[in-house]
Formats: sequence, C-alpha cells, structure tokens
Amino acid sequence: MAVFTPVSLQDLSSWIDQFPLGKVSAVKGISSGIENSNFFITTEAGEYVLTIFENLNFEQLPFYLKLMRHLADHGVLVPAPVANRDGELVVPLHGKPAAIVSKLEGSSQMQPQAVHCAAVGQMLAKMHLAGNSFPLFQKNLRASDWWHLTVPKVLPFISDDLQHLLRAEIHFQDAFEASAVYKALPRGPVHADLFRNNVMFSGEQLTGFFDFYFAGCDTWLFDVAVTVNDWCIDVATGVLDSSRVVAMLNAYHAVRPFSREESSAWQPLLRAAALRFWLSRLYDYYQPRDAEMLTPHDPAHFERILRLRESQSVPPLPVTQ
Ligand SMILES: Nc1ncnc2c1ncn2[C@@H]1O[C@H](COP(=O)(O)OP(=O)(O)OP(=O)(O)O)[C@@H](O)[C@H]1O
Ligand SMILES: N[C@@H](CCO)C(=O)O
Repeated sequence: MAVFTPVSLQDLSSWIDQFPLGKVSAVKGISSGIENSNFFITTEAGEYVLTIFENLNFEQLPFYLKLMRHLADHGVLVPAPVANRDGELVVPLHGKPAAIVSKLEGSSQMQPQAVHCAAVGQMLAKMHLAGNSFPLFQKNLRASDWWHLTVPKVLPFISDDLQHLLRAEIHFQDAFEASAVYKALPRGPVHADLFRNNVMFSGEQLTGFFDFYFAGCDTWLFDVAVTVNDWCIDVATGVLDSSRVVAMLNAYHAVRPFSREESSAWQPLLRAAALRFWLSRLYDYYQPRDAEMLTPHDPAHFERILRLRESQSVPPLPVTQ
C-alpha cells in the first residue's frame, strides 16, 4: 500500500542518466513502509532502492544521506547512497526529493536468537565509532525537547493512571538529564530506531542496517537501549530475555567498551527509550497524520515495557576488568 508517489519505467528512462548506473530495466513498488515511497530498481549496474521522500525536505535530507554514505565508506553495513554526476545524493523526482541507495540482501529477522543479537550489537558499536568522524550535526529530533512538546498533546486522551505514569517518567528523565552521569555519556550520530524491521539478515549473517530517517546526535547508550528494548524481549510481555541481552551487550562491548558512567545510566536510558516510543505511538494513535490506510502501532506495548524497566532490575552492562 505504501507507494504514495507512483513511478514508471518511462519516468526513470532519462532521469536515471544523471547517475552512473546505466539504463533501468525494471521498477517495482515496495509495499511495506509507511513514511516514504520505495521501489526496487534494476539497472545495468545492479539492483538498487529508489526512495521518494514524502515528509522530509531537501534541507533535512543531506544529514541522513551523507551519514549513510560516511558509514558505508567506513565499512559499516548500511545502504550506500549513489551520487549523481554533480555529486548530489538527493535529487528531485516528481517534484519531491529522491535518492538511490544500494540494495541490501536478505530479510528482517523478526524472531531473533542470541546469535542475531550479537551481530547487531557488534555492528552497532562499529557504527558508533565510525560516526565519530562524521562532521555534520543534527540533534535527535525525538529527544526530550520533542517529549515536552508532545506530552500536552496526548494527555487529554489518556486515563488518569497513564497521565500520572507519563508525567512521573518525564520528571524522572528531566532530573536524570541534568545529572553529571548523563552529561559524561559518550555521544555522536545514532540510528535511534534500530528495530528488527530495520535490519537485514541472510541466515545468521547481518547484511545491513537501514531506515536512518530518525537518526540524529544523542548518547550512544540511548541507541543501545532502543535496540535492546526491541531485539531482546519476549514480544508478548516486553520482559527482557537475559541471554539475548548479554549476547548483544557483550558483542557491543568487545568493539566499543562501555564506560563507568554508562553502567550507571543503563536503566534510566532503557526507561528513556521505552518512553520515546510509548509517546510517539500515543501521538500517532490520537493525532493520526492523515486517515490514510495506516494501522497505528500499539502504544500499550511500550507502556508495558516502561513499567517493567521502572520496576524490575535489568542485566547490567559488561565492565572491563
Ligand atoms: N536498502 C534497502 N535494501 C533492501 N531493502 C530495502 C532497502 N530499503 C528499504 N528496503 C525495503 O523496503 C521496505 C520499506 O523501507 P523502510 O522501512 O525504509 O520504509 P519507510 O516507509 O521509509 O519507513 P518505515 O519503516 O518508517 O515505515 C523495507 O521493509 C525493506 O523491505
Ligand atoms: N519503530 C517505531 C516506528 C517508527 O519507525 C515503532 O515501532 O514505534
């Protein structure tokens, strides 16, 4: 359903000439995805993904595309954007911004085992280190400034009990962000939405991270927390599965060792990561963008996760002896 802007082979026949890819012989709309119009295209140079951006504009997009290009150039498995003959990664198509990136092999692993979690943890740490030398800055646009703007928009729709939970967690996170521990956390470009449906695997082999359009600069540990909260849980209950958590954290730590401050920040950031997606899901549920055909994600899933991360101890981060 999610091709908002149709593209035909004829539309691409001369448009593609600006890229070093030869002629296009096939274009096929991709049905999953709710943000953008995506197509697999077959060119003389191979298979690629064409994205027409429906919400992000020409000013916002270079951060994401240049970050992907930078990471790909540093050996991180992500789709590599293709520049046109003027060196542009984002170009107009049907009046909207568009980009071509390399196609990742494989499919999403929706029932991950420890081996998949370890592969994700290792690549995530490589991504954070490689991002260190990326020169552009954009803040995480779904961080605490956004939480403060969004909470008043959802409060009128939710029960007293949920209002209390939401207000109390915001209060806790505000205090935590003012702490010396938080300020000492290492940070840089993060993916910020590294759910199972944004990673490709061929069997046990990770082939890439994609969908970088929530990326921004934030603490690296927040990125780890978002990832653990989706990859290492029992999906029905949100309870953490220790063996998958340990596999992911150990693999990450082997590439980029966690600091002492990060150990203290771990549980608060698992809570922050749960809050971020509870809030965005509440917002999408009560303030849908357009009626469209979209089924909003269930906010209660992250409400459950938030309550669990508040009330239960979590497997600690590994420490270097
Ligand atoms: N580089 C890529 N290589 C292979 N497949 C891709 C690539 N990019 C996107 N896809 C496929 O297209 C689908 C939709 O992409 P994506 O998840 O980025 O959609 P979206 O609408 O931009 O975002 P959202 O996940 O928020 O709905 C993915 O599930 C994946 O199957
Ligand atoms: N990963 C988000 C969707 C936006 O990418 C969620 O599950 O709420």
